[in-house]
Amino acid sequence: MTVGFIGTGNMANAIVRGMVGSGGFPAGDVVVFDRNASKRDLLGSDLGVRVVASAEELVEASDVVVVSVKPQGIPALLTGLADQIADRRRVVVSIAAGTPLERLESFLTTDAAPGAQTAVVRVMPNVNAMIGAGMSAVTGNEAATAEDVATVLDVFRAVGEVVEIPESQFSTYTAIAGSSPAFTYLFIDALSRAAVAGGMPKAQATQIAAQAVLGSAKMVRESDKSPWDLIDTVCSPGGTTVAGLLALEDRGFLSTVAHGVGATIARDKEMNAGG
Ligand SMILES: NC(=O)C1=CN([C@@H]2O[C@H](COP(=O)(O)OP(=O)(O)OC[C@H]3O[C@@H](n4cnc5c(N)ncnc54)[C@H](OP(=O)(O)O)[C@@H]3O)[C@@H](O)[C@H]2O)C=CC1
Ligand SMILES: O=C(O)[C@@H]1CCC=N1
Repeated sequence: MTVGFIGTGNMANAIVRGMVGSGGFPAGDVVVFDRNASKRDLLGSDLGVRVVASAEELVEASDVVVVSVKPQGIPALLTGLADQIADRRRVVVSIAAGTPLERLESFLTTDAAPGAQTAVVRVMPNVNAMIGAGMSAVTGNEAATAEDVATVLDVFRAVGEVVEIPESQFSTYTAIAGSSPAFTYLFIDALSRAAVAGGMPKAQATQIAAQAVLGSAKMVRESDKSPWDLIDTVCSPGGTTVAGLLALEDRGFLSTVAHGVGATIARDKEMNAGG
C-alpha cells in the first residue's frame, strides 16, 4: 500500500519522518509532493521517499492520499483532483482542522462518477508524530469501509497512538491533543524561564522541566490515581508545592487553561462553519 502526502510542511514532515523512522513503513511506499520543490526534495534526500512533481502524479501513485495543506488551500486542491480521485478510487485523508467530512465530500463530488462517493477519512494528528509520540483521532465518512479506516489507523499508529472518535468530538479533541502540544511547550518554557530568573542556565532548565513534564505525563497514564489525587502526593504539609499551587490558583491557572481550551474549540467550530 502506497501513502502519498500533498503538502510537506510542519505536519506532513512530522508524520512522514515518524512513519519512515519507525521502520513500520518502507520509504519506497511513501510518496510526497509540495508546491515548493525545495521542501519536497528535502524529504526525498533525507529519507529516500519518492518525490513527484505534481499533485496529479501523486494521486496516480498513491492508494491513500493524505491532504496536508492548510484548511484554506483544500477547496481548490480537492476540486482540481476530484475526477482523478473518483476514477482511481483513492482513499482521501484530511488532517485539516475545522474542515468537516461533509465539506470535504462536497469538494470531491464529480460528474465523472455520478452517485459514487469517495472514501474520506478525517484525522487530527499532532506534531509529536515526528518522534513517534503522536496522538491521532480518526473518523471515516459513509463511503469509507472498515478496511479503509483500519488502513489509516495503521498509518498513524506508526507515529504514535490512535483513537477512533465520532466527528462531533473533533473540535474538543483538536484542543486537547492537536493544539495542546503548543500549550505544553509553553508550560515547559514558562517553567524554564522562571528557573532562569532563579539563576539557572536556560538550556539546562528546559531539559530539566521537560523531563519533569514527561515523567508527570507517564505517571498520570500508569498510576491508578487521578491527577487530582496525585497532586496531594506531591504537596507536603507546610511545604513548597502547596505554596506554589496556591499561588498558581491565585492567578486562575485551572480556569486559564480551560479558557484556552475553550477558545481553541470555539475557533475550530468557527472554521467548521466556514469562518
Ligand atoms: N502543525 C500542526 O501541529 C498540525 C497541523 N494540522 C493540520 O495540518 C495541515 C497542515 O498544517 P501545517 O503542516 O502546519 O502547514 P504548513 O503550511 O507547514 O504545510 C503545508 C504545506 O503545503 C504546501 N501547499 C499548500 N498548498 C499546496 C498545494 N495546492 N499543493 C502542494 N503543496 C501545497 C505549503 O506550501 P506554501 O508554504 O507555499 O504554502 C506548505 O509547504 C493543516 O490543515 C492543519 O490544520 C493538524 C494537526 C496538527
Ligand atoms: O493550529 C492549527 O490550526 C492546527 C490544528 C491543530 C494544530 N495546529
